[in-house]
Amino acid sequence: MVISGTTPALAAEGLTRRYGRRVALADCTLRIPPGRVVGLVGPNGAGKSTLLQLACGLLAPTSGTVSVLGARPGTRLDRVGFVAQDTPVYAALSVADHLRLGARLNPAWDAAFAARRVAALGLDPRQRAGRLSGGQRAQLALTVAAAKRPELLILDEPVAALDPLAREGFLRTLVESVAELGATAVLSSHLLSDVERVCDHLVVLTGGRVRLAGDVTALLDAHHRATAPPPGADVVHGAVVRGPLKAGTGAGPVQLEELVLAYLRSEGDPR
Ligand SMILES: Nc1ncnc2c1ncn2[C@@H]1O[C@H](COP(=O)(O)OP(=O)(O)OP(=O)(O)O)[C@@H](O)[C@H]1O
Repeated sequence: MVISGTTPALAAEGLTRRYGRRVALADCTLRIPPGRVVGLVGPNGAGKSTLLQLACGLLAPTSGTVSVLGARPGTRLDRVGFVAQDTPVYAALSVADHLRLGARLNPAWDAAFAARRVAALGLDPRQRAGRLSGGQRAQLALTVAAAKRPELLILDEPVAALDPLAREGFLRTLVESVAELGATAVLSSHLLSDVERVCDHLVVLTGGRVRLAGDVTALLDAHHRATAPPPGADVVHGAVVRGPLKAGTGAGPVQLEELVLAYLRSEGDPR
């Protein structure tokens, strides 16, 4: 089933999660449209994993609401694929066992896709997952999640353990399968160049709060860089200014990586 163009892939309203007295996510309001590849970025401890686990139904909100594909998290596991940060696999099961299990558990399982990826990765189907390298384990977990053909794929730092070639290959496959299925992918990452390359929607979290969210083209249109911002300009940080580019001001367009860094750096700025 493909969800309607108006149902957000992920929506949060005042979403807050505390661990004891520590606030991991604070009053987060978001609306991620379907069909996007979403980059979730932010420094260590910003609340990215917390948000993704709330979206999967692995954590309950302290207050506020969250929905995925128009439903309560955790209620439509067949439509959501999730790979946690530690890319869990069953150590005692072989690569082939993982694919058999995936086929058994998932009605829309794409066996041809899974077999193709395992072959392309050079994984031995007979090898136990516990004996794979960290990167190979991540590849296996990602293959299983993608072969479910989910409408929403949630990936917590999916490429952190992959070598540069594998990373490039994985991200290309991800973008292709998301486009082919009309699905949505949300991936957290510290690798801004990857985010810039594959994501068309961005969420920046710092200190548990959403600092910036939207389609990349709209965000780039809504900011510019000015080496000498005029008095009164709405400066985010450094040369990055909020507001559209104005002719004759000596300013230029901003790149995504620079925009994200400006928001991350502005976190400690006096307001
Ligand atoms: N189980 C837990 N118990 C207590 N505090 C937690 C727990 N999990 C996360 N936290 C705290 O919540 C905050 C957000 O953590 P979270 O793991 O969501 O951040 P993150 O953005 O994913 O970080 P990273 O980029 O390092 O993976 C941090 O301050 C963290 O210490």
